[in-house]
Amino acid sequence: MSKVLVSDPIDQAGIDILSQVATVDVKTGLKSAELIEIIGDYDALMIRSGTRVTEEIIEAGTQLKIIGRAGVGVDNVDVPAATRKGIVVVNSPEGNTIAAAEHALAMMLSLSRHIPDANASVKRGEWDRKTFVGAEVYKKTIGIVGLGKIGSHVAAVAKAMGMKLLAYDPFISNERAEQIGCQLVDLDLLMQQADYITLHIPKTPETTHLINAKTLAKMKPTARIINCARGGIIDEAALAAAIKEGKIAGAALDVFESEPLGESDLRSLGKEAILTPHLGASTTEAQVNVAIDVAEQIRDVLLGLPARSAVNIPGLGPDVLEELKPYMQLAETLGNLVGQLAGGRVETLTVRLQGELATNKSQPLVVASLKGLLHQALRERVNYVNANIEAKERGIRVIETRDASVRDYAGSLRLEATGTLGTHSVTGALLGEKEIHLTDVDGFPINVPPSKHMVFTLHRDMPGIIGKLGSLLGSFNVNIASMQVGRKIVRGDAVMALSIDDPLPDGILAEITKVQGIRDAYTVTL
Ligand SMILES: NC(=O)c1ccc[n+]([C@@H]2O[C@H](COP(=O)([O-])OP(=O)(O)OC[C@H]3O[C@@H](n4cnc5c(N)ncnc54)[C@H](O)[C@@H]3O)[C@@H](O)[C@H]2O)c1
Ligand SMILES: O=C(O)[C@H](O)COP(=O)(O)O
Repeated sequence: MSKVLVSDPIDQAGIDILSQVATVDVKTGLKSAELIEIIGDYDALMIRSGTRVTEEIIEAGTQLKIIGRAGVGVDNVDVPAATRKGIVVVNSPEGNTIAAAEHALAMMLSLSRHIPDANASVKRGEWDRKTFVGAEVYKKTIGIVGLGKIGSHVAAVAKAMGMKLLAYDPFISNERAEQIGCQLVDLDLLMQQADYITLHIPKTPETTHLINAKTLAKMKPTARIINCARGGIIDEAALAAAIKEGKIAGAALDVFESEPLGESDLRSLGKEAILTPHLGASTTEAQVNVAIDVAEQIRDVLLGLPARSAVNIPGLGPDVLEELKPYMQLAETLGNLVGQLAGGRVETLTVRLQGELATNKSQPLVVASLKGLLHQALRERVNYVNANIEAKERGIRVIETRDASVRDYAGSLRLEATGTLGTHSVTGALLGEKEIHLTDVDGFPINVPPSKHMVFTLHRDMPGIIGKLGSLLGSFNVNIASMQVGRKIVRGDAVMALSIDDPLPDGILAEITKVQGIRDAYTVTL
């Protein structure tokens, strides 16, 4: 049975799902060295933001197949290191969207009305109605930096509260911003005009210290800034100074450059600053959502199925996956088959996406073809995550072509592998939506479902050849399950595809090529 390590607090709903297929150990608060010591025993690691999964941990995780982040941000995972090792990294892109958006909105209202400090003063026995006079958000301008999932929900609620909406997001179209009711502006204008600035962007090299002394200087003295995205997007020292010097009216932070927050000037600020301990996703609802979402993906990957929200498998989002799923198996099978026919070292793989597959969306089929091609060499070490890297390291050139005009089947795939021993090609399609059929081998039309053990011959189409091959295999006790010949012209060259019940015993391939009229023979195991 597989083993899963859960190293951060995860809702029980997730643990229950994992327990269906694995032994689950929950060990939270581990130090890096402790994690390195035990990670080698586990097939999967499930985390939140509390565990930093470094390259060292990934190297020690010799059995690891998947790292599941029960939340959005994977900045605490060395994703490139995981990719190099073929480890799938998944997250829950939407499970805590509402929770994070509501936290940012709660921060905005709390800042405006000094709720935390007013509450604390009443609890101290005071009744101070002067100090805590606030400001309304109605008719004020909110500047949303990052108009993605969380930013858009913040926008919808802010609009309903009567706020004017500005947004800065270089990757969003004007049409999309208009749909949300936001005016897209550049960062400078947003910083200058907004009364409330709220950050909803990932932390990347470009966004690190995006908000610094220079940008803060552009804000109105009455403006406030909220960060429920990632620590480090704001330069904390510059922010504390700007508040202390009265250059801006305040800030609310849920995330920090270093967590837990240690010694910091931010802690000495008064009611102008509200600090929460990374609580954006901490609602009961969000924790159930993300735990179920990620546990299901870990379960699927451990069962050999693809994950719907893998962050290191390009182009394999849930919608694409649903559409392409049946074709992924076709691509892998064809890749595996053409690799075995080519034998030796493959130098070029050409994948032609045909018919309705001739679109950008089908790109994952190229990766699946490569995975199939590399299967003989790498077995389970190759997967959708590392197939591209492995191919590159082996010097395999991958060419993707498209031909929408091929309409023999709704969609079909043609793979051609050129290697040290020559060139071979296979084409396949799906019948009845799921059943894989080989429709062409080396340019000869056939129509056979691939089976586990097969023999292919290239021969002269002439009387008696099928009988001779049948008797030869029979004399070695090889049982033929099915046989089909593909030819272009009568008595010309032809291809024979035989499905056999067991692997072809050693030495028989050479005997087959001695049969008069047979030029070449190949055996494959799929
Ligand atoms: N505090 C919490 O507990 C909590 C909870 C959930 C998410 N988050 C964080 O919130 C952030 C947003 O999450 P999301 O789900 O909305 O992500 P998302 O991917 O849906 O949206 C991010 C948006 O940022 C934009 N963006 C990227 N780089 C940018 C840049 N340099 N300048 C401006 N815009 C840029 C993108 O175009 C995108 O529209 C992430 O950092 C996530 O980790 C925090
Ligand atoms: O990226 C996220 O999903 C949030 O930062 C939540 O982090 P958490 O799971 O540690 O609460």
